[in-house]
Amino acid sequence: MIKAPNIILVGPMGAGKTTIGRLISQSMGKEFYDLDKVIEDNAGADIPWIFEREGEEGFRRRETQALASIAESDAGDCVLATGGGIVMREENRDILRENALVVYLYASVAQQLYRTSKSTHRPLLQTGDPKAILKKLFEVRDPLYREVATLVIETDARHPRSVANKVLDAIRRHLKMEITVS
Ligand SMILES: Nc1ncnc2c1ncn2[C@@H]1O[C@H](COP(=O)(O)OP(=O)(O)O)[C@@H](O)[C@H]1O
Ligand SMILES: O=C(O)C1=C[C@@H](OP(=O)(O)O)[C@@H](O)[C@H](O)C1
Ligand SMILES: [Mg+2]
Repeated sequence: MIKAPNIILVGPMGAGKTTIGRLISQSMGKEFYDLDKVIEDNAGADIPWIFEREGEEGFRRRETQALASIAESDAGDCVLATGGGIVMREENRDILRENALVVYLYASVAQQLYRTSKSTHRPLLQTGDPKAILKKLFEVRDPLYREVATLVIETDARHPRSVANKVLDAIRRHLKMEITVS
């Protein structure tokens, strides 16, 4: 059996990182971590509270710490769903590139908007016009997701199970290819 390395999912809010990460971890028999949940557990508080008390900068500090500790401790054995802003710090991008097979879950701004509209736990979307915010973030972040990603998977117009299967197929193909060329 081919042993896949750490799988890390990146992409914008609403791409489905948390949902798809859990599904593929079950299929691969790997441990699943959601970085936002790790940050919340470490802080003993939820993300809106962290943003309110410590600002985005405080949240980003916690995010980098949590990413570094997972990347070091579980190398080779987990699926990690990150938050949409993980690529904003260069040190995070270095960790992603060095420690994992990174999968970019792509979603159009329209899908991001639709999928994030039902919840209120994303502080960045609670002030102003969510569509304009998502569009602006996407312009900055899409090239950064592509910079760290080994695989890019389109998620629009696909049920989560179908996206998960597509990710699993792409990982299998990629790992086989790596073995034949090396
Ligand atoms: N492929 C998909 N099609 C439709 N809805 C989806 C899809 N992927 C995720 N969702 C839904 O979108 C919302 C946000 O998904 P989530 O996994 O939290 O995204 P992320 O972690 O990337 O922000 C959830 O309600 C989830 O059920
Ligand atoms: O895009 C971002 O900067 C953020 C995305 C969120 O995670 P999801 O992408 O899982 O929603 C969460 O980390 C935080 O609210 C900030
Ligand atoms: Mg998430």
